[in-house]
Amino acid sequence: MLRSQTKLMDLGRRLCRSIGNNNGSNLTMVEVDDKTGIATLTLNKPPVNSCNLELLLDLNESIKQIERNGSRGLILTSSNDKVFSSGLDLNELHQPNQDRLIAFWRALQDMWLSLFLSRVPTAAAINGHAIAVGCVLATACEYRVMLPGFSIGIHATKFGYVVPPFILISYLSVLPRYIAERALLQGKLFSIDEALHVNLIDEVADGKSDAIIKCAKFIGSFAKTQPDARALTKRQTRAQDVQLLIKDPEGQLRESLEYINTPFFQQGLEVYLAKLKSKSKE
Ligand SMILES: CCCCCCC/C=C/C(=O)SCCNC(=O)CCNC(=O)[C@H](O)C(C)(C)COP(=O)(O)OP(=O)(O)OC[C@H]1O[C@@H](n2cnc3c(N)ncnc32)[C@H](O)[C@@H]1OP(=O)(O)O
Repeated sequence: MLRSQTKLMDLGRRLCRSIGNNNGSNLTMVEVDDKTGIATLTLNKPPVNSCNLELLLDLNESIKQIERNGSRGLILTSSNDKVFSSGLDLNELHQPNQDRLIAFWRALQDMWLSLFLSRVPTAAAINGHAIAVGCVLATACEYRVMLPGFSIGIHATKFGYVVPPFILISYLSVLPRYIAERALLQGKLFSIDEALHVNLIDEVADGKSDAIIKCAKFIGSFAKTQPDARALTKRQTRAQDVQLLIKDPEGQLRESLEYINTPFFQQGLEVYLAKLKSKSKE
């Protein structure tokens, strides 16, 4: 066996230090590999990592903590071996309490900015379905490794949702415009082969630990760069993508809330939620 392969296998076996995220919740878990300094951030909200207000706040706090503690990189993954994330928790959008909806949407915008602009190298080990905002979490990262047998994409138009600009941008930041446009208009969920073909993902892995090793290898590719120069260059490269959300977060929030509160949106959501529940009872 090659020395480099042995080294990578050691990486997979290495003991990690759990650093938690200060708020005592287990909705996300952070472990830092003592030898590589890379943090693994695990989504841990059963049953399917749907992003409710608490998960979004927790995730944002964990991203910030990983930056604060000087980790060399961030690998985002899931504790569920079938679902990376099922996207937004639809119960947050259905007949919402308005104060909670405001807090929820703000938390979503803030978390996305933190992940998209994170100063450390980021990679997603996608060990299950990554649906809608689940896909957005993965595309906010710099690199994606996925396991076969799962779907990834944004299928919002299939159930009557118009996606807000930052969700559109997260797709456009990894896909050529014509592919992103077609996929969004079709509400397409990509199989692994399709995702690899259009570069929605970068690599395929044959298990979660293999995915984490591949993500760590990608993060290791920045070892010889100067962290501040890398972070600022990333920020500059992504500056245009975040302009709207940084300049006018409250305007973006208002537009989304207006849309979510329309009878059209609420009726469509009611039908979709009922279908989801009946499917899970089958
Ligand atoms: C400005 C307007 C903005 C509009 C939003 C625009 C963009 C939209 C972004 C989003 O992210 S919306 C969310 C879209 N996500 C989905 O549609 C995913 C739906 N879920 C599934 O397809 C499946 O659950 C799964 C992820 C493939 C997993 O399948 P599995 O068979 O393992 O689990 P289930 O039995 O289906 O689910 C278990 C349990 O969880 C509930 N659930 C699943 N996903 C969600 C969700 N996103 N929100 C809330 N609840 C969810 C499901 O109903 C089951 O509940 P119980 O019946 O067991 O109570």
